[in-house]
Amino acid sequence: MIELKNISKLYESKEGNVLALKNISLTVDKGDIYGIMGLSGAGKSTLIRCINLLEKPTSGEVRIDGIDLTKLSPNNLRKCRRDMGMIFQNYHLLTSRTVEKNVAYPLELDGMKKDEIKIRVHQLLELVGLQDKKNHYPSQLSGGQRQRVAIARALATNPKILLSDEATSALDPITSRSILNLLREINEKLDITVVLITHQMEVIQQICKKVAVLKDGEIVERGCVNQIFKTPQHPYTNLLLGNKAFEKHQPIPLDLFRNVKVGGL
Ligand SMILES: Nc1ncnc2c1ncn2[C@@H]1O[C@H](COP(=O)(O)OP(=O)(O)OP(=O)(O)O)[C@@H](O)[C@H]1O
Repeated sequence: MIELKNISKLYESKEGNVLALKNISLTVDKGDIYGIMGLSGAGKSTLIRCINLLEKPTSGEVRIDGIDLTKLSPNNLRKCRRDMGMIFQNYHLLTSRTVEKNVAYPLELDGMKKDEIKIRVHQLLELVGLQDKKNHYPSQLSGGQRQRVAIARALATNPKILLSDEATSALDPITSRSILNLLREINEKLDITVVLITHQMEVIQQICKKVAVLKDGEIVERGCVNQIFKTPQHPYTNLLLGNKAFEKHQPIPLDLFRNVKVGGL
């Protein structure tokens, strides 16, 4: 189980300070597919990166199965991170390694024996449907295939949690759907908890069971996807859902657009 307790994140720089997360508390149950949605600049990336401490919260606790990661030594944090895989919009593959070697990489770092790595990589490539591409380099693959390699690599160390940072944003709708179906399959077959961030409502609708709506670093609404999509309570959620009835009958409060970067929609 993932528990975020009173998480705040302040970015400090010469250009000025940004309070990207404001006292966020969130619980993700084991086996959930939990979506965090919001416009550009809402704090989604910061929030998901706080879960594996790629970003260290300024204050608050990040508990994974009861253990507060913010209190761990670097060594123990590294061990805990083995339980969390992550995938990104830009795949982050190693361009000089083949598909097989990319997936093998975390296992090599773990010191696994060569013949065991071979078996494990074979299983992972079967799972993501890329056995026939094992000797290809990332540059020889489509975006969807690259994301499949990234997913196989993220699952290599048998994590309990998979974090997805806008993993389908760069893909066309059909490929995006096939990647989301793969994530659902992984959630169901391997009992892996999935947390994903997105600005695309259709992503939430397609695979998430629960959703939190993030606006200017605060959660303004959360709950079961069906319920939130059917009867959103917050004007910002209405805006994200493109609720025409809402737009027709109420002017959109200007502050809903605060922090929205140009081109964010
Ligand atoms: N390293 C950083 N230093 C300073 N400010 C930052 C840093 N990273 C993010 N921010 C700021 O924190 C706020 C939240 O950014 P974040 O990237 O988490 O939002 P987001 O919802 O993921 O946006 P997008 O969908 O565009 O990626 C923004 O105002 C952003 O400018």
